[in-house]
Amino acid sequence: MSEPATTVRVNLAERGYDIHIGQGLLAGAASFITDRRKAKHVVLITDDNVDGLHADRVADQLVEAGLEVNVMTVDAGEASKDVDVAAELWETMLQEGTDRQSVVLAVGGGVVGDLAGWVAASYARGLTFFQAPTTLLSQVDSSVGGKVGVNLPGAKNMVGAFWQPHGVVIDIDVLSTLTDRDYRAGLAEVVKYGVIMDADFFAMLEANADAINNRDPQTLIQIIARSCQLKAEVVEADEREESGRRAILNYGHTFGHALEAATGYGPLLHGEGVSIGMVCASRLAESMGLIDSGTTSRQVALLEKLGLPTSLPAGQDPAELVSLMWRDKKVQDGKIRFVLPTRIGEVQLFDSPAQQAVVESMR
Ligand SMILES: NC(=O)c1ccc[n+]([C@@H]2O[C@H](COP(=O)([O-])OP(=O)(O)OC[C@H]3O[C@@H](n4cnc5c(N)ncnc54)[C@H](O)[C@@H]3O)[C@@H](O)[C@H]2O)c1
Ligand SMILES: O=C(O)C(=O)C[C@@H](O)[C@H](O)[C@H](O)COP(=O)(O)O
Ligand SMILES: [Zn+2]
Repeated sequence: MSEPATTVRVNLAERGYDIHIGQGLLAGAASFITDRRKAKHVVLITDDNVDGLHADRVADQLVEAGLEVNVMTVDAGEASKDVDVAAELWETMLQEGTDRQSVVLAVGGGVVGDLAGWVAASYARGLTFFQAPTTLLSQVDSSVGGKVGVNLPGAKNMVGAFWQPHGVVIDIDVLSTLTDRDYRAGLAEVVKYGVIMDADFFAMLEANADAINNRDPQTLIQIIARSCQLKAEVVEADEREESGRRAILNYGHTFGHALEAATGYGPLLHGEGVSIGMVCASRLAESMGLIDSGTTSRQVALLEKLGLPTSLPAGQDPAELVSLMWRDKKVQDGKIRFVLPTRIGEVQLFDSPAQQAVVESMR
């Protein structure tokens, strides 16, 4: 039997949208789109793993509903979040007669969503965009909030835009085909929400780690819905990361993004970088007297129970990571800004920890 579906609303006035979460929802993707936008032509962007697993049946269904569909497939993996890949998509879209009435639908993980979102934001100065996220990470985080873009070789997500989707349809059934490693990577962002803003949610994750590891459908809907609600709250308060509130979603990312760039985008998954990065940030907070060691240990214990890494890859030089942190988008007035915990359930921004303390937090 299917678990009941649920809806989270992102309240952003004229840019507001619904996130539908449930089982089997991809079977209704066509009406999800046409209920929200009078569309005739859909550019469906996916990757070469998701294409044969899930995107092909979404495309069939859109065609059956009378829509003209062009499926555009990129290579799976972080390397596709690249300006050359975006340029190939723009060119193909032009050849296929894509115009301002066309709609872009991303069917895939965070890589596809970020890339397709930026292609949608920039083609013809902006096309309507829908997300059908297929990894846990993209269901709890990247499909919501409108950060879209691509990487530069030394700087993660450096070229992009804020471009909100018109709607997000989350079908948890697609997670059954996800590798264990990719599934666990998504859990890092789930743990992040607990640390940054919801101590009860963090405790719920601790208490339900076995059900989470077993991908229990009811638990999945619960953690995805809560994650989306928490992200929606932050995005509603600071859509374009101007007041500082949205920067809390970057907990663990100053370290994590530097690690991803240092390892050449790919060997270390984004969620794995975030997991290691949260532990480093927590150690840094400890060294500054903001928290006691128990606050870090709780995070390490939960992350390890969920099968996530908590220390730097062997041979990784912390000093190299510090030099990459200067390219972080949170750098302001010549200072690297860190998101640090003050307890489980609360973080604050700090501007000027001593460089040696930052290096030590990674050892
Ligand atoms: N925009 C945002 O707010 C935001 C938030 C968090 C992360 N991100 C970005 O998201 C990206 C990481 O996303 P990700 O972890 O989804 O990685 P991903 O998109 O690379 O997907 C991981 C792997 O899973 C495969 N896959 C996807 N769905 C599948 C399914 N249902 N079954 C089997 N295989 C499937 C993909 O082909 C890929 O090989 C990073 O680039 C990160 O920077 C963006
Ligand atoms: O949505 C946000 O804001 C986030 O920071 C969510 C992060 O999980 C995500 O990885 C985001 O892409 C990082 O943003 P960036 O601005 O540091 O590139
Ligand atoms: Zn992230």
